[in-house]
Amino acid sequence: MSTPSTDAIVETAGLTREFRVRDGLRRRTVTAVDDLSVRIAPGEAVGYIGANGAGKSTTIKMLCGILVPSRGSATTCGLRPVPDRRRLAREIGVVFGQRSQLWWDLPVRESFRILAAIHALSSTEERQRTDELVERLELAGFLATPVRQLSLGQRMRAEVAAALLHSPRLVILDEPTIGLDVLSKQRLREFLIEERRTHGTTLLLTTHDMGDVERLCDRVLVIDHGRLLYDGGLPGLSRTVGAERVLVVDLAEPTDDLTGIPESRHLQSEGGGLRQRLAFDAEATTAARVLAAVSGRVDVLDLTVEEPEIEDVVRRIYAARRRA
Ligand SMILES: Nc1ncnc2c1ncn2[C@@H]1O[C@H](COP(=O)(O)OP(=O)(O)OP(=O)(O)O)[C@@H](O)[C@H]1O
Repeated sequence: MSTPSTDAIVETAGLTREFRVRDGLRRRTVTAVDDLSVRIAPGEAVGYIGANGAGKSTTIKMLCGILVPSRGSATTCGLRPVPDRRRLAREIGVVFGQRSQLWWDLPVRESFRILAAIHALSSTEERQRTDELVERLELAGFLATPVRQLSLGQRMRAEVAAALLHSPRLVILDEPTIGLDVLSKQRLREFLIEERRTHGTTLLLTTHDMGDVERLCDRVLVIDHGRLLYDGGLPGLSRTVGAERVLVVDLAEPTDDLTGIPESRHLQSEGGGLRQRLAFDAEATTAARVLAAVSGRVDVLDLTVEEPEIEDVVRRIYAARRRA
């Protein structure tokens, strides 16, 4: 077995996890993670994407020491996740979008105090880090509010602060922006970019939101049925799957189909032409340029840009492989 290099933040070799599941009267084996070998260096920001049930959460649980691998090995921050789990807890911060690690009935500030005590921060460290996070995540307005009374966007910011209070080297985020409105998503993404820039933090995030991947990550791992399907940069992924995105415009008046807009393709019109969808190649142009061309012809009231679905990305990687 190869010895893991000491400076990797995450290193796995042939990492595999199987589950025995009941299938009617029989039992069968599901391979949730299948022979995964990856290495993540300090300071990288890696998006871990795949369809539902692809094996993302199982991988993360093994990296955190919550689940024991069936075969293969993993090291996280140079530690063995299961036997070194306590030491590992000081090195990593984990945010599960769907689950809370805050105390539901306590004010946010109290949760931070308890976590600072768990991580044995000195009072100076606790004060400095709490102040930094309160300012950068804009938490001041609800520090005294019990967690159960927070909006989803407020709670997620508090969750992120809680997970990062001890300044972990590795932050693992499982669907951090799920259910958030556009503004909350943007704030959270800006914070993570800044945290990485100022502290050299390594980010590993699972998401169904291609916007998270595009804005936060410089490397993408795509997993399907437990197997690694793609490992590389986002431009490479876009070239493989096509970088088509969709601009949706709501217009002031019913309008004929918006054909002939440069670098774009009319996809669909609704409501007699009040809402129109235009596909464009994100490698060749930008949503702003397509919008400018549309606005030159008609009055635009509102717009959205649709990101590609992860399921679609995975399907297109398969199709590209078959063609190759
Ligand atoms: N405790 C378990 N017992 C049995 N099967 C499991 C268990 N945990 C996961 N699995 C199975 O392993 C596979 C991978 O699941 P996993 O939760 O890792 O996927 P995921 O990529 O995180 O999916 P999602 O995006 O839906 O969270 C699925 O087929 C799932 O049903």
